[in-house]
Amino acid sequence: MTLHDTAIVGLWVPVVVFAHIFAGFWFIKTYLLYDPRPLAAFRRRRSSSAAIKLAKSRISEGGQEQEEGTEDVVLTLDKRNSAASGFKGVCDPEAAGHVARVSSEVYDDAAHADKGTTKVEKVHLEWQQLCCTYNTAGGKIVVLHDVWGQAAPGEMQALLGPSGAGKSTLMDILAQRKSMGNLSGFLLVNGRPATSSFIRKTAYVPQDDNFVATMTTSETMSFYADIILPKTWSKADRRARVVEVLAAMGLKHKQRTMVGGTLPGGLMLRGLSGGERKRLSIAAGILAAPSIVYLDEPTSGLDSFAALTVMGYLKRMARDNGHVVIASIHQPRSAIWSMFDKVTLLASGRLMFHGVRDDLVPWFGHLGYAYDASQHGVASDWALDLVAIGFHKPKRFYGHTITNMEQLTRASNEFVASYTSLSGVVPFSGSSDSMIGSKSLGQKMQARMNKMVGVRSSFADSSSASSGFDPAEYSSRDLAIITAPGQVSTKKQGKWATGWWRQFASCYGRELLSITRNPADVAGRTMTFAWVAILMGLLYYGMGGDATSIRGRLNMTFNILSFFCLMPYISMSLYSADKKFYIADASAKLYRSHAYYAAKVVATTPFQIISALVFCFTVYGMAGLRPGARYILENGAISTLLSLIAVQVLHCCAILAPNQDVAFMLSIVWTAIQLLMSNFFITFTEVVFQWLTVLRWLSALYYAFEGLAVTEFGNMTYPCDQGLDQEGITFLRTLLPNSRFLNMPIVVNGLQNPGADCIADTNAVLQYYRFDRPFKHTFGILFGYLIVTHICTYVCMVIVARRERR
Ligand SMILES: Nc1ncnc2c1ncn2[C@@H]1O[C@H](COP(=O)(O)OP(=O)(O)OP(=O)(O)O)[C@@H](O)[C@H]1O
Repeated sequence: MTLHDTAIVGLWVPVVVFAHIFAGFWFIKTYLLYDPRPLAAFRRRRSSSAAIKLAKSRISEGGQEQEEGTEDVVLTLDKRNSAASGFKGVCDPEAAGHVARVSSEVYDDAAHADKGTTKVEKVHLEWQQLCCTYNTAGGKIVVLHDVWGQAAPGEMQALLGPSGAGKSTLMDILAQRKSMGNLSGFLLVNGRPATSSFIRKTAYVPQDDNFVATMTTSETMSFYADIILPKTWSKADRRARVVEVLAAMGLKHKQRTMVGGTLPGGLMLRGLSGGERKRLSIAAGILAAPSIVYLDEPTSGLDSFAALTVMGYLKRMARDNGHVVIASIHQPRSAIWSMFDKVTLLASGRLMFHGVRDDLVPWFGHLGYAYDASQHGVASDWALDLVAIGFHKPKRFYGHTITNMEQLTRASNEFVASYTSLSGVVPFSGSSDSMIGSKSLGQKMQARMNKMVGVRSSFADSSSASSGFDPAEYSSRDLAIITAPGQVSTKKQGKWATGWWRQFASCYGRELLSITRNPADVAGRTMTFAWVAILMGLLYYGMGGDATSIRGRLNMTFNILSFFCLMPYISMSLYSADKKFYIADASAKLYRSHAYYAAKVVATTPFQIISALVFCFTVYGMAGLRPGARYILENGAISTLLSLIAVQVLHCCAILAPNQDVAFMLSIVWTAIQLLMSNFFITFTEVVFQWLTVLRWLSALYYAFEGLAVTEFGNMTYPCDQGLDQEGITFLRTLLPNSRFLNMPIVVNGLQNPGADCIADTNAVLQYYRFDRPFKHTFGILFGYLIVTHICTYVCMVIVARRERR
């Protein structure tokens, strides 16, 4: 046997070369994206050599003007470089202008009147008697109790309260993103019930954003624009809107900057600062010019200057454009506190105050709780301390304060009573008849607010008047009665701004950017597959074409398959990251779940197939498995299917499991079943507890092993004329020490020289394992298995997203 007897060099060499070019392409592309300096330096070098060439040619023509020509070329190219990198320089007046021109650029309604939706539709939101309870093992717990309030266009409202007060719960209900718990109460938009389509007029900016770290600011915004903006918008209009909103948030000069953050797998990618990320979140939120913007702790994680900047943007946005901005906030510094028009203060799920910011102190003063600016600092801090109970509050620090639930409940009841009864409005019963009267709801609300206890009626003067809020606009008949999840509205139409294909295309684009720009994904996986294949191929290189290679061939077919069961573990962090993305997007109701899932499968599958084939063909060619295009293709098809199944099962486990550790545990159970029930280590006929062998139906590896074995050994013979060597004879003698036959020269001679026409029929191998399923049946079973894993993954994804809703 010579080394190259069986190795299929024409297969493995091109595959290995392709794998390196393919992976190298993505590595270099990603590297240059992370660090564009080498590319810029290369361009500079090229431009200067072009300049030198030009200069030389002009010098050769004679004259002084060639020198100037040189400079022209260099300057032109340099300008292009700096434009491409998006960098404008710290002192660049144009960059500074982005911030200065915010209001004029964004809030010029007339400029966008033709597009319609960039004009913020001014709405008045009112919520009444909101309650939220949870049924827990310890009984029913009330997390929100009889909460009232309202917001007018142009207002910026703060949602304050100690930890666990119910701020997030309230905001989720107002934002129509609450689907857990038993809810009741009324949510009115311009005096009418909030419908499901109204969610499109609102934006929810979560505390933690959900951006793909490897996408640029502009790409991120384009993704949201494609999904959020109505289908009637052209691509150019969407692009213009993205630029406009980025400019509004002072991010226009960061369009080509990566968002940055931690990639799945732990690699840290530098990108936007914390404040810039927050502004990007807000920018994504206001793309579709929502009437109401909800922000969950927009200043958390920011230093005080960044926090002030972000809140400044929000304030300007609300004031100039007429958005309602409602933000939950912890301990705002005084400059931020003074930006809020109105405040809602919650404690232990109860409404302690809702009204104009400056009325907070007088209201509690009216209840006997005095505020001393010199002792208590910012009024918001004092109010938070005042309503926080459950810890010792020394009188010398806190003065007369609320110390127990009884006092808290009394103060809350007094506020709710003053808010409802004293303003002369009867709380709604849920019957639309009770609403019919001579006055419109808007007029009633206005009247009520003007009569608020201890209130200087600044509501009408400030926010309403300045924002153009006209109470006469509101004619109310119906109320949204929130009784249970999903009952806020029943209308299905209008839930999505864009169609299925647009959502699919946007998700597909994002997925492609996400996987190809993560060095641990496409490029890393292809290289890993190629190098493990080379290692395995070297071990089994050119196994030979006689009967002695049968054992090696059998082992090799199994090794290929067991590798595919194990390799997906390297990508577990990617699957877990996917889950996080989907859950966040699903809660924001960004797109249809099937559009996302289809996009994900279509984007990732080709790369998975490439990796699997790289591995399979490299090993196949190096080891020299059965030659022939048909066998190579059959082996490739079965190996790829098993690889896709393994990836999908691990993906499903990552979605199903609450964390990565549990995902590993679930995956290992599956992998163990694959290996143990493969029929390789122990054949099913040898198992004592036969009932256990039913687990084989779960083992995709078993089917794949059968498929590869049939491809490799079906109707195949190998010459065995060389017989057993001395080592083989010694092995048999050791194995059967009492055998008289093995000591007989005639037997030994027969084993060593079986004859020139000796052949080993490998159908015997298949019979030993009881493998006889034709290739197409095996292919069909594995394909069906793959479909089932996809269905399971999709269903788990939807269920988990529902379960993890708020
Ligand atoms: N699914 C749930 N089951 C039971 N209790 C819950 C559930 N979700 C929230 N709660 C409870 O509801 C209360 C209010 O929670 P919420 O998150 O609204 O408070 P918060 O004011 O936003 O708090 P923080 O400022 O700490 O975020 C908390 O006591 C919380 O434990």
